[in-house]
Amino acid sequence: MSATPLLELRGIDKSFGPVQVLRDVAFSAFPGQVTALVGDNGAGKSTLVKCISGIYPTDAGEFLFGGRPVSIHNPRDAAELGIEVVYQDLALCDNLDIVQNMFLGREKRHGLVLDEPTMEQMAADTLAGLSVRTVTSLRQQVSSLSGGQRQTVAIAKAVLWNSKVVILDEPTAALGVAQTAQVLELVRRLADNGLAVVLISHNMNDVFAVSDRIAALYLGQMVAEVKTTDITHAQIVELITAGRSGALGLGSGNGSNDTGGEPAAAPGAAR
Ligand SMILES: Nc1ncnc2c1ncn2[C@@H]1O[C@H](COP(=O)(O)OP(=O)(O)OP(=O)(O)O)[C@@H](O)[C@H]1O
Repeated sequence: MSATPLLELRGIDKSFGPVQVLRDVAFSAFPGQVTALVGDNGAGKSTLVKCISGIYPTDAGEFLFGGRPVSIHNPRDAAELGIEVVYQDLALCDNLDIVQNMFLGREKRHGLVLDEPTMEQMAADTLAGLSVRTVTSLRQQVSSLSGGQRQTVAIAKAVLWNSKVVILDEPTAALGVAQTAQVLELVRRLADNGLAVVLISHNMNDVFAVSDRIAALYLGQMVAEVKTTDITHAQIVELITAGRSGALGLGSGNGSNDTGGEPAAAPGAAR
């Protein structure tokens, strides 16, 4: 595991008019790791992700990618860095098949003609690279897929383009038990393939099942970035609902006790 974050945010502020939604937010995502981004409704998770993906401009703060300062002014900047977001609505077209969806807007062509064999091969290779066995026919219409299969296609679409950071917004929210397990396995494989994965989730079972690190937002402030093994379910719930965890010595303005790939500092030690 690397100790250098692939993506690092420092001092991010974001307001909508008079309402400050993000306040001096620090956040890191490491290659080969799943970082869970947790927080109550309205804590600022979606806003933070929209800042990372270039949809919202930030008011203050800096982005580093691979340790180097970068600018993210629009979604194209984020895509060029290899940052992809899989939103909850998945943005798939029901009337198109899997290959068509994976290449939508970025089709491969021979002159004016679509290069179907190449696209089909790339789609197959991507799914094979993720050890996906739940999707059998690449030419199946997306309307006929289960919720888990749809999520799989959306994730495969996101990793098709040499992405380095994949942000997943509640990927299991609409799924049953078996499909949730399959999607979580896929999330884990993304990280095992070297990607920096960010998982937004309200489901603590999912968070503890699959994440290496947990970043907790409370009312627009990052109240903890910790290794998953260094925190309990109850402590995370405390951070999400109260913005602090007495037992950990973490809380508003207290920052993080996370050291990324290095062994974690003693509980309570601020970085
Ligand atoms: N475009 C906007 N204009 C004004 N306020 C906004 C806008 N987008 C978000 N907010 C406010 O910012 C705060 C954070 O919202 P955000 O959607 O980022 O939270 P969240 O953690 O993703 O919540 P949820 O888990 O419910 O999706 C909320 O108070 C919300 O009302």
